[in-house]
Amino acid sequence: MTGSEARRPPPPDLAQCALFLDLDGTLAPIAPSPEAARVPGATLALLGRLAAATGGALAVVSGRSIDVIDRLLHPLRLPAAGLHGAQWRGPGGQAWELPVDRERAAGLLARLRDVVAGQTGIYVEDKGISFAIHYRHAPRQEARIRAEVAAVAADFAPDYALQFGKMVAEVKPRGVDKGSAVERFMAVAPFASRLPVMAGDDLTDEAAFAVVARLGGVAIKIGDGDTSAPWRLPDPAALARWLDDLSARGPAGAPRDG
Ligand SMILES: O=P(O)(O)OC[C@H]1O[C@H](O[C@H]2O[C@H](CO)[C@@H](O)[C@H](O)[C@H]2O)[C@H](O)[C@@H](O)[C@@H]1O
Repeated sequence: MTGSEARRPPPPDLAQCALFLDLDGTLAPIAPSPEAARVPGATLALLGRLAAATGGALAVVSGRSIDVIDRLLHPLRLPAAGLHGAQWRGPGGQAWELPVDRERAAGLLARLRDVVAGQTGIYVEDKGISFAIHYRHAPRQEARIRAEVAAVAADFAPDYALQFGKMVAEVKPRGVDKGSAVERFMAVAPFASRLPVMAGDDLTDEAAFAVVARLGGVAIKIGDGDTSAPWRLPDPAALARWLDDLSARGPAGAPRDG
């Protein structure tokens, strides 16, 4: 499905669904740098209402680390999956992180720092066990950067994998993705047995869309770009309006009063 199609998703009953929300480009508008990203205050308040309306079945599923997710969502502390599924925090606060050889991760980081050395507008975001090379400020370098990062990722296979995204090429631990993170949530209360609803804007979200589709749920692409998701909203503001409308409805998706 391409970016020309815009299909507003049907309204699920919040009392019956599990919400999975990506962060950058979905809850927070895309910003010039990772540090500049912000979740609007109204969206934070909305997330609090949605968490209550779903009985706690709301999780953020992001490429950011869980520490950064918590910082961006402060004062909320929601169930979360970080680093594209390499970190997970459940509804009771139970934490899991993919075991990674830290020495090898340090070697990978050094190689990626070599790739960007001396280049204007291209830098490495060090997320501890996953590393993102951002080129938003050097877009004409995209093909070269992607090729060089892919070559480094190949040298670190099979324990690392390449993940492209919006003006970013990332090398992340292999064996996990946002799909496995959603599956992990769907195995525990209060997520289990609910209808999964996932919204996301980027390539990393496609793995979660596939799991949600397999479970008969609702996958929503935010913005342009090819996707397997059958539903689409144009931007984070439209998603916030759609979610706000859901939170204002009664059980079983009844329209709001007035
Ligand atoms: O899964 P997400 O929550 O969408 O995280 C994906 C990546 O998001 C961040 O990078 C992206 O957003 C930045 C801020 O808007 C933007 O400057 C950058 O160009 C985007 O690629 C984050 O920095 C990455 O670590 C995440 O993997």
